[in-house]
Amino acid sequence: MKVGVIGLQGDVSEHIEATKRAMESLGVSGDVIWLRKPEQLEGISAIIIPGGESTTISRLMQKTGLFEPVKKLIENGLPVMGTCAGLIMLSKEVVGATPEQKFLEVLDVKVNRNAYGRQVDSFEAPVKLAFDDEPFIGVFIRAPRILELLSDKVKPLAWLEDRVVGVEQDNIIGLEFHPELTDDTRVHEYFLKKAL
Ligand SMILES: NC(=O)CC[C@H](N)C(=O)O
Repeated sequence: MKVGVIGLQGDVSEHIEATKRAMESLGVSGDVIWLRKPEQLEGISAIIIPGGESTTISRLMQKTGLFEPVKKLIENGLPVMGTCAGLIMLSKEVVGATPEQKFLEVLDVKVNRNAYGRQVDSFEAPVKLAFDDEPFIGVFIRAPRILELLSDKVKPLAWLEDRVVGVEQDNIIGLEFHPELTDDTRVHEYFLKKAL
């Protein structure tokens, strides 16, 4: 298995470490790479778009030539997980986007880019997962908010109280929170199973 974490900006190393731990837990061998250029997409099994600044990630994905090939791979069924800024990058509609921002527009959700406010408004809270009864610690850092599921292809994957904070659409997972910032690999394991 070859997993690429879009390594242009944001919490890349945390996802690389979490993915390695998840692979070990699943008994899967393979590589987890810092994905910076299109030529690295050769033989890729899955992609993760990390948290960070979606404005910067969007600009650098275009600048490096990653944007279009990654969009095409996802449209052709490649498993992808976007966390926080990564969720924004995947979304079809984004409230609060800057005019020059370009999104992959592969996930049928409408999100508000900076709904939870600034860094000081960041928080941790127990999140309910659709695939496991044990609560998951959701780390929310200047998180976007999922406002609307735009089609019946999108299914809720995680809730904060009664609000959907994570979704799944076939090969795509989008989360408002950061599973890579905890020691809990259940979400990464659930994602990697899409690439088995
Ligand atoms: N922790 C994060 O990834 C913050 C995302 C940020 N709100 C953005 O617009 O990109």
